[in-house]
Amino acid sequence: MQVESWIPSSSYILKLIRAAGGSLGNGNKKLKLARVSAAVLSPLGNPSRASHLFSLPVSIKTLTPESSFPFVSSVFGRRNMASSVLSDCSLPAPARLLPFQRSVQSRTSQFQRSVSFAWRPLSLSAIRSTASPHWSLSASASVAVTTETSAKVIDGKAVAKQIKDEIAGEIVRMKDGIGIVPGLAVILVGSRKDSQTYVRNKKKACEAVGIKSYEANLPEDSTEEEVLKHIACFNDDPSVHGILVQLPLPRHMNEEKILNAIGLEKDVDGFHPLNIGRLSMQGRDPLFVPCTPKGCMELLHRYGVEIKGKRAVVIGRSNIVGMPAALLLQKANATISMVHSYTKNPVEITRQADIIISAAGVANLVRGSWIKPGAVVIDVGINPVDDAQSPRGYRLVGDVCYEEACKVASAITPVPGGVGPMTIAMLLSNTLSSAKRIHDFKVHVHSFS
Ligand SMILES: Nc1nc2c(c(=O)[nH]1)N[C@@H](CN(C=O)c1ccc(C(=O)N[C@@H](CCC(=O)O)C(=O)O)cc1)CN2
Repeated sequence: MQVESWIPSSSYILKLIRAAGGSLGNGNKKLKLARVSAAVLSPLGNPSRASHLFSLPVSIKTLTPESSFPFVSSVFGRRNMASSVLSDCSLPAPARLLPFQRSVQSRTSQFQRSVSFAWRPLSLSAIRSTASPHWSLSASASVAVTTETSAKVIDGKAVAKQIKDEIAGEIVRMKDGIGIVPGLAVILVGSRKDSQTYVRNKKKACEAVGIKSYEANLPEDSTEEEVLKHIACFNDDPSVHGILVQLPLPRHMNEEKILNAIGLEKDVDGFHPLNIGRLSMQGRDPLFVPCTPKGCMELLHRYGVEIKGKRAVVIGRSNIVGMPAALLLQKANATISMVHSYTKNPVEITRQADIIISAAGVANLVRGSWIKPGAVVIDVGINPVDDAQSPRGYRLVGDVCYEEACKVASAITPVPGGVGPMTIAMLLSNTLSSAKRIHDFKVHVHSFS
């Protein structure tokens, strides 16, 4: 979701807060924020598919007018303010209402820039709910209330591991067959901690499957020309089959110019406009599909989720995730809606979806009430929230309020351990396909996408 510069109207703020289950008093009146999700269960089958959601104000926490501001900011995902009070819905309500620490906000800012653009193979039957509904009758609303988790967890870490094992086998076959080892070059500009971690993890993953990795680490104040020079070198190097520039780049650089310089045949991130253009056209295929959306699709396929004819909503329209994810879903014959910062009724639109891919970069933006019972939820967000009990002082949560979504969705990716590991697995897959294409080596196993 391109949310940085979006300033919502007050009526819209109220609408979203209500949708999220809260109520906002006027002036000095109390701000009441609380919700409980109660599912009406059908005795006929899967509770998640048969339920309707209600939001009931059950507990009340008093907030001062000042303390209400961070909540509003978090809902609307202003950069640097993504994780704040109430954004961490996996904690009990009182803990969520604690003010967010400044130190974490600065860390959030760093993560947000990269993640706001920025899923064990199973049969369809395995996705079905395994939870048995617990019935209890609410006297006032005559509804059965459950607190049971019913969604199947889509295990991206396990799927990524399986894919990496398959890739490792292919690389051995290729090396034995034609003496070629795939090579991946990664260019990192600057010293962002998160980008350094991702690049280190990519290098480790390459080593684990037998891909040779090349690295160029350039200082923050490098010129565009220096980056372009490194790209040109890697373009000309026959031992390099894939090139990527870790994003985001420092602000003074022209991202478009730099990404366009990567040879089309080595564009393993799939960000070159020609690759994206082909993705958007009927009957054409790109040489490479961007790794995160490709990972989302791979999870849907491996978990047997039917896409054809389904309604899908993509939240966020970044070049790296949202936009290519929508194009991929469309190619798979889903009917797509995109929800973004100018969307007038995001909750209603999202609630119609059979499949939700959220890549907004806003912690816990998507509440249980946004989700149609039985929908499949793919959460791409990686948002840090304060956690004194974690050794890092923070932990990662998705765009989706997991504890609420679990009770409504039929399947959901966790954060961490969902889409994130798939991003790297798909990068390895793209690098292997690139080497195979360049050396005309026959495809042997499933080629992931
Ligand atoms: N050139 C690119 N830049 C960026 C991309 C990209 O695909 N190409 N994507 C992101 C960052 N990214 C890879 O680069 C990435 C992000 C997250 C993960 C991941 O495995 N996350 C874990 C949690 C990690 C943690 O604990 O810190 C998870 O979700 O389980 C992998 C890769 C932006 N830049």
